[in-house]
Amino acid sequence: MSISLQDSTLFRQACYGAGQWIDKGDEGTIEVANPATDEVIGVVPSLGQGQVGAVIAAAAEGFEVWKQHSIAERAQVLRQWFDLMHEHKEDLAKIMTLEQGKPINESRGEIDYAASYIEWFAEEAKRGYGQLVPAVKAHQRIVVRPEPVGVSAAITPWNFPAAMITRKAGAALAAGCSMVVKPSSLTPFTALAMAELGERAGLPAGVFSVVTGSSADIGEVLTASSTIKKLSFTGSTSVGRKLMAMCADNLHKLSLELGGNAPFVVFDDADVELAVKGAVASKFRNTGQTCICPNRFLVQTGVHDAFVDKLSAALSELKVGDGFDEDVKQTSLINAGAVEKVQRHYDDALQKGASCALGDRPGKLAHNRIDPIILTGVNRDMQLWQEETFGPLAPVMRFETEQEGIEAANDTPFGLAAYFYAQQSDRVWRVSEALQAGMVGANEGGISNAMAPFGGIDQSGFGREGGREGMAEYQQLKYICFGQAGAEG
Ligand SMILES: NC(=O)C1=CN([C@@H]2O[C@H](COP(=O)(O)OP(=O)(O)OC[C@H]3O[C@@H](n4cnc5c(N)ncnc54)[C@H](OP(=O)(O)O)[C@@H]3O)[C@@H](O)[C@H]2O)C=CC1
Ligand SMILES: O=C(O)CCCC(=O)O
Repeated sequence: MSISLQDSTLFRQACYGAGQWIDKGDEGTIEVANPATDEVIGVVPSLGQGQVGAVIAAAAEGFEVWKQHSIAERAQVLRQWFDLMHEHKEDLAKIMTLEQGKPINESRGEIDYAASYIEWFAEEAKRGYGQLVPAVKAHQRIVVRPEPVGVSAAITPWNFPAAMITRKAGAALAAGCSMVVKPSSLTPFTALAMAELGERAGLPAGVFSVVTGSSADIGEVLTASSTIKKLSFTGSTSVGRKLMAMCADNLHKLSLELGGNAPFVVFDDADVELAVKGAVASKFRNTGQTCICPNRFLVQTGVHDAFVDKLSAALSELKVGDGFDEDVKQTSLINAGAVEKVQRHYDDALQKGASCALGDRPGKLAHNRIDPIILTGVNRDMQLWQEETFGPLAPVMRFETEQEGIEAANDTPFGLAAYFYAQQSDRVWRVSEALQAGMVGANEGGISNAMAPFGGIDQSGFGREGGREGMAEYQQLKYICFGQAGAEG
């Protein structure tokens, strides 16, 4: 490791199950590299399937213990976990930038965001209300009781190494479930630091585990296990689809937060300055590697040129470099494959008639860095229209009428996020309702909040994380019908 931490014990090169640190994997080790330098920063064990099975068995025991805790006790432990994340925010942020590459200030922001899910669910734990339902028969009483589903599992991506864990684990643990997490092999150290803090917060053995190793092998064990009752996955649509098929035998409850293809629509009556601010914040967050990043900019003809000019000016100010440099706003993409995908979209678009209004063909800078790019003259035949680019490339298409803009925005099988900018209030309502997505930013580029239900529709998956809805994903309903002896009829 090439950074100094105030608390070096947060950097664990071991995984965590049954309340123990496991430093030997039956399948050897996995090296983790810093995307900004390609240097290996450490190794984690590659667990064998038997080892993962043992962690799941311990999670079943952890569940039995945890579900007996009072709600106040669960809330207290979660609150303590939240406090520890804040206390160690700087170290957690450094570990995240080291393994994921994002600017250190964004890592700090992600730790705050991740911790906010733990805080939210510490409070929601107290609000797992059931229902008393009026019964048709006078002698009956109907009670509906939410109960924890049991042992849950999470498979999480590399782009948000902390928040994608806490918004699943916070909900699961608040509901009374235990959870086994498999983080991305590209970014396991943030997850392991969180496990260390969870242990210090007082989570009983087996309640929260982190397993590392081959994703295919671990995915197989998690989906084949009848001990596990719920799987929550965030990642690509292709892997999500595969996991859903693998869960079919056990009929696991599932949440899938999959790829997006968010439109960002700017109408003639928009506040263009505000739209540019929102575009920079949403598109260039994590150097464009966010599932809710705008993937397609649709700009009405009256403000098209002004928007492109102002966006170019704003993007020219973004410094590209190493995430530990406090002034840097855009950093290395996660790996060479990510740069190749941006290159492929760029080449395809230029070949099909787009023009480059800012930037250059990706691939010239060292360490998988790319200067922000704007392409204009984009059309629907281009690959970047159909697939998530997951990088700092903003393609802009011009449109004439409101109807045309909405129709183009909805021209995708994905439905995670959508954004638009307009000022006429009737249009704001109309467009909010017409956009087909699980989340809409109306004159707003920053839509992520622990208190709101996060999730998509169609090929972007299903299930909601955060909000009042988040905990329900880890609960099942039991309806109890009370009769009275001698009172039937
Ligand atoms: N919705 C979102 O937030 C995300 C969307 N994406 C999209 O997906 C594209 C590809 O990114 P990529 O990292 O490859 O995403 P993946 O879907 O491959 O990876 C996400 C998670 O799934 C795991 N995984 C991969 N294959 C399997 C499997 N067969 N069984 C069980 N788990 C598995 C990965 O583990 P491991 O890393 O160890 O292989 C990781 O933990 C991106 O360009 C982007 O378009 C990517 C990340 C997040
Ligand atoms: O890309 C993702 O899957 C994470 C979304 C980040 C957020 O919650 O805003």
